[in-house]
Amino acid sequence: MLKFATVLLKPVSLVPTRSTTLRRTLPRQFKTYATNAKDFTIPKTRNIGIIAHIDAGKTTTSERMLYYAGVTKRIGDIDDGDTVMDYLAAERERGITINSAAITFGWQGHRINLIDTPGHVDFTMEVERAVRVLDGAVTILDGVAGVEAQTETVWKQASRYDIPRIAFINKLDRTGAAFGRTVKEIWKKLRTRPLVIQLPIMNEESMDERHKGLRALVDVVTMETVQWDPSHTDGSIITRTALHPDQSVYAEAVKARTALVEALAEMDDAIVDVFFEAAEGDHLLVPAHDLKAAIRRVTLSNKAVPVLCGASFKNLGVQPLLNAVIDYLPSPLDRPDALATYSSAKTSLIPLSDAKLCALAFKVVHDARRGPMVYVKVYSGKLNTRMTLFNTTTRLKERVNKLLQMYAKDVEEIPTIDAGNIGVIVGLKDTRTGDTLVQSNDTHAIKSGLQLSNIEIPSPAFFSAVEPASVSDEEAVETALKNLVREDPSLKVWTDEESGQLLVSGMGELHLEIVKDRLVNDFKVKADMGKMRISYRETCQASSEARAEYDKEVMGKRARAACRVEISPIEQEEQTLEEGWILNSGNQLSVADISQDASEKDPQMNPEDIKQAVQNGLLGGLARGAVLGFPLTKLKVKAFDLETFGPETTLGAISACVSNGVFEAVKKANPCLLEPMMEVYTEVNENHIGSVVSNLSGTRRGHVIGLESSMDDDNDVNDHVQVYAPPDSLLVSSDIEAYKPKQVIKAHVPLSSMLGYSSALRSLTGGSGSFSMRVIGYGEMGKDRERAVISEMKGW
Ligand SMILES: Nc1nc2c(ncn2[C@@H]2O[C@H](COP(=O)(O)OP(=O)(O)OP(=O)(O)O)[C@@H](O)[C@H]2O)c(=O)[nH]1
Repeated sequence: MLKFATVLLKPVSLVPTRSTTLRRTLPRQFKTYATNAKDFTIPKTRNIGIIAHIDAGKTTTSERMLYYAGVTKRIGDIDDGDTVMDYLAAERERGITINSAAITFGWQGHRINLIDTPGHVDFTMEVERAVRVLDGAVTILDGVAGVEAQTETVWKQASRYDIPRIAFINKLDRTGAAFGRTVKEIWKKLRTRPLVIQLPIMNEESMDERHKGLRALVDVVTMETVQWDPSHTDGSIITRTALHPDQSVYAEAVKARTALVEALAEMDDAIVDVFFEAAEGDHLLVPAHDLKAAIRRVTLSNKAVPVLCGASFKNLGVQPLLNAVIDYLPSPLDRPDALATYSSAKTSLIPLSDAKLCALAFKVVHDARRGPMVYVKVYSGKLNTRMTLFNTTTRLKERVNKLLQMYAKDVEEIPTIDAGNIGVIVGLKDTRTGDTLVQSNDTHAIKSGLQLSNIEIPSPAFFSAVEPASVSDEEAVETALKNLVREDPSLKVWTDEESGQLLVSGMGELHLEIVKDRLVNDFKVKADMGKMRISYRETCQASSEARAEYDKEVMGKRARAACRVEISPIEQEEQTLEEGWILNSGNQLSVADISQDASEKDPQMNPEDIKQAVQNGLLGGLARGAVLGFPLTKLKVKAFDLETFGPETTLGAISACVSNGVFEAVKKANPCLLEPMMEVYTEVNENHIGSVVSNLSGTRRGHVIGLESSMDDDNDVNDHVQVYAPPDSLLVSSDIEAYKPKQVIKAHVPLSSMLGYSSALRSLTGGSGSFSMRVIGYGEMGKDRERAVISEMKGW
């Protein structure tokens, strides 16, 4: 069979038209770049993220991007633990990304703000934070494994925010890699329309080992071969050569271009005009710049996803990927206006051109030297150094000390951050991830309680006790944990009232392991962590009402308030929210009329502040149940009849009183425990289905929902479209012929039964099975199990 490889063996002189050699620009160091940073306008800015399944090659690809952009002088290697993007000790040790690092660099006269995100399911929150502020994303796929469980999860996260994406099929140097099959999986499993704009060219026939494997690509848009010079192993020398009909790759390239033009014509009217008029109906004559413009339009409108390929580790394919970021992913101007909500529950859009400052804190990182560094995206107006800000979430004033542009762990001070750009504020003491910042003199935003929609925080599934090495270490441990929680709101820290133990909860076992690592290595505190336990939830099985009074002396002053609280179980989760009610962690809360009552009686009080204090009280009360102190869920809670006592009623007293009211009402409402229920996807070969299903539904108390092939044909969304994917037989690996799609078993299983599943699956499938899981809710447990959990927790 003829292989694409033959093309590489042809002498260049046979090629009739244009031939150019592109060299990487000379390394530009941070300072040189930074002096130019202000020249990049917003249309020339790309806020992009790299999202993928664990180990697909996100960090490897980002490191190459930095190298070719001149930010680094040598390529960092995951396997050697010296990458720029994974800079935490815990990341370098494990070779995985935990913190999504942000870095700015220049490419072809554009500013790229790149955010590398973790692929491990325990760090879904990091991805959510990054996705919220991205304008576009590169999805990296492993060319051998194809679309994997976490690829689907991060894809859905990006879809939730309508983020335009390009796909990069990586690791095509590995045996068993299949470009065409992965393109089909993008279509079938991610339910999107892939546009093949490159073809990989494999060279297996060379006698020289260095020339074997992936060495070149076909650029379907320009109809050129893009070839990496094997004598420059850093991949810096690329030759672009126009394709010639004599080349064996030519026929497939023509098919790919025809398919590309046809696909675009179905989605974009402008390219139809070019096809009939300028190109006179010839697919090959449609000019490359018109094709690029059409690809950009369909990508920005999320109708399709351009697909590129390469092998980052072998330094192949990264420069064309960077070009595609510029060509096809949006600038902030191409994105919809940000959505703001007000305390009245009304919403409005904030255009980028609005002169008033509005920014979202999407990440907080504790830096030992600089203190808290708050990553912000500015949605409108301009952020300046020395500005006084108002945090509409905490309702506190904060002062900007410095503004920074990040180059992974290196930084550059900048005077302003414009609308559409991402940067870091130093000097904010109380801002947390997800908070909205406006200017302190923007009375309209402050009074109306303007908030940019916040980031959804998933429920923690595990918790563990943190044990300081000695009493003298307690304060340092608590401060370190406080800083970790500001950085990562999916961690929760509290003290168990009965045992006095400090507890921390997180998304998974790895998440908590990293907390331990960071306490010891980054914060240098002496502490150990206890046994990992499941984070249960509590609810009530009956309705009740309670009156609470708060009357205490705080710093020599009497603080008083009284109120009533009503509580009832939510029978059906999908129940629609009544007007004035808000949703939080599966609970519905109402503070609807309370502030008006109180502020009428006491005009000194700002109704917005009272509302916030009551809401804080409800949230505080729901944070600890009456059975084992786990957070409460599936409850409808309302505070009413707030009584105030003139100057003795402070906002703190109101919160404390409401919180006590919730606890009293819960105690009377037949409280019980709930356990986390997981949706589990297990991918196995056909011959292992029986044993895995019986393990899940037997000893693990799971409910098997069904079986689906990882390449099911019934794709309702895309059934009507024809998708082009090149045949993998044109590539080389013999493993491709033997490839059989795996079967996916979907099941709902209590988390407590999933402990040890990973090793059980390994022995059931001889190491070939894999699984992913996520919390889908909390289910009742039988009374016997509840008693067992209570006695285990209380150490009876
Ligand atoms: N053969 C081959 N290996 C690759 C390629 N790209 C990455 N790898 C290897 O795959 C492993 C994972 O790469 P990473 O870049 O850490 O992957 P990641 O997606 O950032 O992983 P997480 O941060 O843990 O989610 C490393 O051992 C890399 O050397 C490639 O193109 N070819």
